[in-house]
Amino acid sequence: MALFTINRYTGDKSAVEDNNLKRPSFELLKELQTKAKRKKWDKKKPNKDVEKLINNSTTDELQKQENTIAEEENNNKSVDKTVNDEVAIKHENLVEVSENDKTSCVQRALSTKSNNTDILNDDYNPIDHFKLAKAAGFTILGNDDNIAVNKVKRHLPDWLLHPYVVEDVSCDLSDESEPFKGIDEVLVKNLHKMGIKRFFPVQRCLIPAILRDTKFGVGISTFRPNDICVSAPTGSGKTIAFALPIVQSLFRRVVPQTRALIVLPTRELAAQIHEVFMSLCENTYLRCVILTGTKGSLAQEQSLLLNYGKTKTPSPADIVVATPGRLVDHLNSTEEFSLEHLRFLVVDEADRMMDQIKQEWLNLVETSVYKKRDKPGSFSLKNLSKRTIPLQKLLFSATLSADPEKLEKLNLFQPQLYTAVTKSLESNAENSDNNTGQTFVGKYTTPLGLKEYMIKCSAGDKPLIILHIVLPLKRVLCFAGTVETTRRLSVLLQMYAETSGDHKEFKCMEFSSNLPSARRSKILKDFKSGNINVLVCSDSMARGMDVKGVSHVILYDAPSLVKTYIHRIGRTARAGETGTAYTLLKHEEVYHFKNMLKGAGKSIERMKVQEKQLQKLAPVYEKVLPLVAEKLKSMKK
Ligand SMILES: Nc1ncnc2c1ncn2[C@@H]1O[C@H](COP(=O)(O)OP(=O)(O)OP(=O)(O)O)[C@@H](O)[C@H]1O
Repeated sequence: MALFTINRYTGDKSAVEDNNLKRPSFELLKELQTKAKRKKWDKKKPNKDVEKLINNSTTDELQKQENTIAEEENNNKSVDKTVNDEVAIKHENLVEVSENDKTSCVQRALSTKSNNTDILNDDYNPIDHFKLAKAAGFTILGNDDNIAVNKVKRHLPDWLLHPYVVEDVSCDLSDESEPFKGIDEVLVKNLHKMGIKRFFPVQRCLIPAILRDTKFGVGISTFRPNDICVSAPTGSGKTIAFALPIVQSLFRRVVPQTRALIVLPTRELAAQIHEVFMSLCENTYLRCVILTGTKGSLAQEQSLLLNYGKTKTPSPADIVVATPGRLVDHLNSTEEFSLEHLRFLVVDEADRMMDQIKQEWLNLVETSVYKKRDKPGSFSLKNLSKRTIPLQKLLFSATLSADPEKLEKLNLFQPQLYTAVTKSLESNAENSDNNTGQTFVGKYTTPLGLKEYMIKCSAGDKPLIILHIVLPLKRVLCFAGTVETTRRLSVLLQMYAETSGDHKEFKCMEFSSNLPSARRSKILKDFKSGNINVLVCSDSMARGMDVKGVSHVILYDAPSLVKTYIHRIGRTARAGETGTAYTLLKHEEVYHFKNMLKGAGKSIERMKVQEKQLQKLAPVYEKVLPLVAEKLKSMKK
């Protein structure tokens, strides 16, 4: 199947070519004469120095200067004559030789031109050469400015263009049908404990689809299930959509083997997903282990992974949650860690993980999976009848990549795309961007309860605007563009609150790669428990992090990619809640930002902050600035 259209060079336009052949010499003559005239005119044009001279000179002096100019003009005339002669010679050369010997014509024309560069005082111009050669009847490959090049349209694979559409992303819980059909009682109890009474639309659609493929167990089978890709908005419940069917299908296993592997881009995200699995696996025999390097050394993780227990025989973890780096460490150095029974490979935040594929973690996983079991061949009758444990890949993201080249690297088998869109047909159309064929329907759908605003301001006003918005709020995430800005802004907010005296309870912290991971975990815990009001973070918090009750997200620096924007603002308005996102834009950033959102079928309202509201904050702000500088200096030491 062809993925891309290739625009080939389709030859010269013959009609145009014929006309060009009939009138080369006249055109050329006219062109050269025009050039010569322009040169003459340029020389005659009075420049500023001449004007100055005229203004400051006496009549005698002027007379002298007039004489000089007249003399110069005479000289120019002789130059003009030479130019005209040269033009005439060129013309004659072309007319005469075009009938006899085209090659020498071009050569002569070119050499005449190069010989006359002094007279014409002209730089080498490849377009002139191009025209000369073309006029003489030669076909020139490339560089033809007359041929309009068709824009190459990207053609998506059929499965991306025709997804299973999960209509309504409102996290609607009003479905009256039996809420947890097909789910074991123990797991239903666990769901209730987690505060889940009914499924969200994405879960209603995906859980049965994944469970259908495990109807006959998770062992050896002749049936190879389709790989599944899911693109659904932030906070729509994707974690339960893959975690629950995995736990349900492994629930009645007898022999413990590693059958599910979940790979995530960051430690914090892995810890969050591990927590969900732990809650779901309560009161079951299933064991879930996290490999990120935060829970101890490699040796400690190894003993957890292969729990030797009383029998002294290794009992591998059923579910492994890992970051790619640590996973590779274990695949290389933990001898007994084997993935040969792996049934589910979940890649969460799949578009981000695709960028990490170059780290070769996927190759290593597949090598371990197919060490002893047969690798599935191409889609043929012979291969279909082979009995083996099928490996099913499940990809999840709020902005799944539509790049066929990147998707190709994941070696997906007959993939199916599930994508969630809003009920409103209008926004479906806007979001699809199908006109350009660049993406699939619903790729950039955002939660229904999310309000987005942009605030246009100068760079100097940004800190004051943040202070104005943030100080009265209870739980806010503020995203800064760099780690340095994260630190500066968090120190400023905290010091302002302390100095002003009006916000004694206010607590602000930074959350970035500046801090060691244990410290980050503690800060995140405090933020979740409400001890911290504002977390100023870098992009490590942007993806997947789920903190309940975040009412506002502020983007202090404009994001350069629409994906970054979608993930950042998606930290609020989760699980059907409402939320507000503000993006601060410098005047020069507005155009690019609007364009970026337009490309994703979005447009957002502008919000104005009154000048007088900022002025109120200014006196304390000015007082605080030197203190902030001092504090930052001391922190560097
Ligand atoms: N059926 C449900 N009922 C109530 N709450 C739910 C349900 N499903 C999920 N949630 C809650 O919704 C929140 C968001 O879920 P989750 O983190 O899975 O979203 P997500 O789609 O993975 O978002 P992101 O794209 O940002 O990673 C979580 O706090 C989760 O506990």
